Amino acid sequence: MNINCLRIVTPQPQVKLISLFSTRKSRTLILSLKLSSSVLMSYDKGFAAAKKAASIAARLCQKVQKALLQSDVQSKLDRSPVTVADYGSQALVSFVLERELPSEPFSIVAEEDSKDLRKDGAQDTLQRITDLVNDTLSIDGSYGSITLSTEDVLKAIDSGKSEGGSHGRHWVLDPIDGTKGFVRGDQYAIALALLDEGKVVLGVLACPNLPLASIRSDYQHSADKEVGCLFFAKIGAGTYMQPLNGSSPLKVQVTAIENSEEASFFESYEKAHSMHDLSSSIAKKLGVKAPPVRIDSQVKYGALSRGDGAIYLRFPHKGYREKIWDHAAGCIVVTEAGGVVSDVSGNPLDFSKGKYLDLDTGIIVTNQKLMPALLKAVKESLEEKASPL
Ligand SMILES: Nc1ncnc2c1ncn2[C@@H]1O[C@H](COP(=O)(O)OS(=O)(=O)O)[C@@H](OP(=O)(O)O)[C@H]1O
Ligand SMILES: [Mg+2]
Ligand SMILES: [Mg+2]
Ligand SMILES: [Mg+2]
Repeated sequence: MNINCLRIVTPQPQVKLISLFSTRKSRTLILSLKLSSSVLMSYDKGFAAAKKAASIAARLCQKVQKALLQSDVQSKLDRSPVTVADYGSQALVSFVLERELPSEPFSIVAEEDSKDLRKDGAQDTLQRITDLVNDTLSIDGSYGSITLSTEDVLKAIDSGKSEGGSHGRHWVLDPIDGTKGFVRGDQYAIALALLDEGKVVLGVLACPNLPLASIRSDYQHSADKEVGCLFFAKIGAGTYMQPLNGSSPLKVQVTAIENSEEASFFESYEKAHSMHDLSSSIAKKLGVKAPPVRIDSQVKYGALSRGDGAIYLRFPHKGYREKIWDHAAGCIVVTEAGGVVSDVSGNPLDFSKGKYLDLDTGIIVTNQKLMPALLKAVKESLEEKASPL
């Protein structure tokens, strides 16, 4: 075979694709994608900053959720404390990233903006957010006696106005993913990822209400029902989990099961967010015996990355467009733990197109062994749904 060696230098100068190909058959065989160690190291500062930012934001969210559950606000359907936590979390993450990465050019694509907070009548809410942000920073202590003004908080929130895209570095932030879970007192996550030239290169998921001990025997003895997990993953370096307010990270892996009958699957808690009847038909085809596990937010990706479940199925109702901040961090957390995340045609998610993910029908996640059977079951169920007997 006539083999030529070709070095392709991608637009990102540090990434080298080394490819061998047979000219006779015009068949390109990519043998390896060598991420030079300088690339991995160049994300180290951002990785540390992201972990710090998500952990500090989680403290603010925990405080607000505690107050929310102790008050009667939930029964009055006054959602403002949720808004307070969403905004506060976004302001804190933006602030920490700016402070920790002063010399790295980046932008932030985030879910919230300050429009409503600038309206007449929103001054009290803005002041509460500002107080919460300042209290959280003061308890953390890393930034001395800094005090942000209401204007600083508005600006920090609005740092999240980038549209993302395929060039440069963009942080992707969901300050509270799973707002409905947050209000109910259930699961939610602070989700932060970094896109470099359109690819997710690192992700952090702070999951304040996820038990540490669910299946990791290493943590079983540490505390009975201790909750609060921080998942983090960097491209080519695996996925780790540690207590949200602690250290001692553990490497995590998706489940190794190969028999779909032994699989359990995750889906959205809210049936308005994902078609539960479709998931049920897919699970039936796969012979899954366990009932669905319904969890809010990207906590599903975190739990799947450590093998708590084997499959995540997400089928939004017609017309819904997925946003990148609802999947970027979760996606790398699962893929670096050995899992696969794709749309129903088996295509990987493309985070380079701006705020939205352009995808075919839904998102499916599992390990490499189960993916072919899952894709087949999904295809069959979708066909049956399209033309019922
Ligand atoms: N109609 C509809 N269809 C599909 N998805 C929707 C829909 N509406 C909202 N969302 C997004 O779902 C995010 C919450 O994640 P999940 O759907 O996985 O969790 S759950 O529904 O709370 O169980 C949630 O994220 P947050 O807004 O950050 O909470 C939304 O971005
Ligand atoms: Mg979300
Ligand atoms: Mg959100
Ligand atoms: Mg929202």
